[in-house]
Amino acid sequence: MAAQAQQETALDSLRDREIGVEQEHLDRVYLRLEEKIHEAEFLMNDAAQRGQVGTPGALAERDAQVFRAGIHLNRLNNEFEDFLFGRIDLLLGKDGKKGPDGAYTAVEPAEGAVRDDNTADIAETLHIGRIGVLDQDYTPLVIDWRAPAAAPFYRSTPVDPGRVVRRRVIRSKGRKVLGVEDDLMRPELKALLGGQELPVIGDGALMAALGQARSHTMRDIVASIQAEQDLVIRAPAASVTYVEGGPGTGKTAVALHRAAYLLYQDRRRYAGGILIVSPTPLLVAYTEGVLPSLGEEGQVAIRAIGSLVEGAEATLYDSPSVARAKGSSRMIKVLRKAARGALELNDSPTRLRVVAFGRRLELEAEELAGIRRAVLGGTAPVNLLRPRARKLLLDALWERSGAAGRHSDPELAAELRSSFDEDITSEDSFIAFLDAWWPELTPAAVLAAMADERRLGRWARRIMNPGEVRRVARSLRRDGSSVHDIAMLDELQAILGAPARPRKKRDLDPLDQLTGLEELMPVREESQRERAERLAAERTEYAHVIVDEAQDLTPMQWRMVGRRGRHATWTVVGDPAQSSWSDPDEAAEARDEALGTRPRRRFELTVNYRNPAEIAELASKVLALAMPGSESPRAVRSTGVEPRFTVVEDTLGETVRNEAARLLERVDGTVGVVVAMQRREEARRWLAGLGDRVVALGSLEAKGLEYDATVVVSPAEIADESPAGLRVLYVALTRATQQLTVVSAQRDEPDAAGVPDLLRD
Ligand SMILES: Nc1ncnc2c1ncn2[C@@H]1O[C@H](COP(=O)(O)OP(=O)(O)OP(=O)(O)O)[C@@H](O)[C@H]1O
Repeated sequence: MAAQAQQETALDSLRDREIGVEQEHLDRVYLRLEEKIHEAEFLMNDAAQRGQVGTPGALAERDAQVFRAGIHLNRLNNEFEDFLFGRIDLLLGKDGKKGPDGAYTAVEPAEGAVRDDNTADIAETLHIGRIGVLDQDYTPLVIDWRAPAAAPFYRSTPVDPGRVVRRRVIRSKGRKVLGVEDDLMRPELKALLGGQELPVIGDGALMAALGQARSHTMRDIVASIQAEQDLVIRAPAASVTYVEGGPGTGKTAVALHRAAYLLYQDRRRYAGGILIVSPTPLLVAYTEGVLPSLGEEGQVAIRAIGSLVEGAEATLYDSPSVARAKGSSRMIKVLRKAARGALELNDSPTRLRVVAFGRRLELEAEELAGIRRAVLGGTAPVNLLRPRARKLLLDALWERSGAAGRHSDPELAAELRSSFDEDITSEDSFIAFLDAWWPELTPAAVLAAMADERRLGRWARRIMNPGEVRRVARSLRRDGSSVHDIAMLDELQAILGAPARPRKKRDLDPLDQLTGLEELMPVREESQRERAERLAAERTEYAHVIVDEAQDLTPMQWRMVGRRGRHATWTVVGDPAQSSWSDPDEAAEARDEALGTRPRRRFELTVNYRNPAEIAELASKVLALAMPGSESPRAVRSTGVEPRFTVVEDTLGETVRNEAARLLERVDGTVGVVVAMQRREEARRWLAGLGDRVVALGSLEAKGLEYDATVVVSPAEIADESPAGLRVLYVALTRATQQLTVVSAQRDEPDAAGVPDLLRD
């Protein structure tokens, strides 16, 4: 007993000593950071003074300096909670060459680095942090986690250790080191650092990280990225990086870290921005804090799939059958017809009457319809066809006027024609006719037109059945948009094209402006070149697109996302077994179209870091039903707490509330109650007053999120709610990091132990 106590005291003092060693290093780092902040401030002041000199050269130099110093200050002033988090102790490298970050570049140890008696000297110690810091003499005090020299911190394993002998995770808060955890990569080796044997503290940083309570925002995993994840994060950005992995394998975490890595790697290339597409606003809120903590913000846009279209925001849900109709690629045809059909709404005029060269000219309904058909013949955007429609109208009027044959001299004939056109186009009635007959359409106006069941039935003939038409039209009459409406609006934008805008006034002759004559001039439409320039300025495309939960994108959503990355490189992460889309093959086809023929690099993540083995095993029963033959990821830890099964006693609400309250007492962090979509509102009322550690979620809202404990309410109800119900249930069952309760109602057919039919062996 006494011996054990003695040993423990010795270990404690060893730990304290090692914490002291890291504290000393952190103090040095902060000292250096302060120096750099002063340097940056000095540069800013200096630059401001230079600005007063006023020569163009000095001004340009000042701007560049202020820009650089500003970035610097911004990053340095960022108070990172655990700025320094890792350290590796390495053997001598093979070639003794150093990289730009001041560290040796060799991955493999030099021959003779390990002596015959299995002893070796530590030749290099690197500290890893969220940003890199060099000492005055350019020795690295901290290596940025994304730098090549930091890769062994993540990649090294006992099987393939490279030069790494000891890998240490440092826990700190602000300027204080709180703890250290070591892993030995070469346990057989007796390594000496400064003549002393290398001490080893603790038993694994990963397990410590995984056991921590969850809050309402995601943490980064920068201190404990695992080798298979690191391969994805640092994969070269060429073409498409395609990652599959089961629940909890770190796909979202990896996607976020990859964005930070790519920016660090090639900031100029990604100046066009990185877009991260997330399935729900809840997941955006959960994850958006991670990037600033990794030293990145600004150039990355994290957007929910329902927030990709400027000026529209999805707030409504569609029933599964409406969602299926709206999300399917069948909808493209309907939208094309609607965009063309919408030209004829609102009492489109059936006759054109003008006066030219003193003669009255008319085009009747039939001729007008013929002209419209001719203009719409191609696939060009409807709004951009207006000038062509105008031209064909003038051609028809010209023919009607009989003036065509009047001159045989081509020059005179052309002059005559041009004054004919001008005569007509300056007439108010012609402009009014054109506005009514070929109105400028907006996506919202076309979608609103589709809310009329009769009209929609016409446009969707032989594409949607009458039941679908009725339900879709009804859903479009609601106030607000659903996530599927957003993809339709985006498709319509592409079908309609941005309307041509009137030319700016400065294009007109200044004399006309002075005399007020400009008011009388017909407004000229913007030229093709002007339009292209304007659109380039309003660009919504990105240099790299990351799609999270990619298995859920509908064909229409793939098209919308594809339009934002036509020239981009891509990272696509997902899990087919969690797809809530009813027809995965159709979605895969649309995905392949969006990604084009770019070559793909495939990766697989195989380890579940979220669920304890007890919960993962239960979920695997649903996986076997949802996707027979597919493999569950391997859970890395076990808590000894089996999932709990209860059946409804008095009312469903009461039972669920009691279970949530029970779990709140058992975990420190959050509790999620997952119900079928139709019960969302009700479930929020059940939980009223239990505090903000507990939340109620519809099954589709739970996507990507995680809680310390979850209550899954009526598996059968969730599974029956949509054609992809079993996969949605699989998502619901894999949200907990510690404890899970399943509440069964009658329809779940629970056995004597309360286990519902769907979860029995
Ligand atoms: N290397 C790691 N170290 C520490 N924690 C990790 C690591 N990898 C993943 N995690 C944690 O595991 C949990 C699951 O990760 P994440 O949400 O990224 O998984 P996912 O694959 O996107 O899951 P799902 O498909 O279910 O949405 C998160 O809490 C994440 O922080």
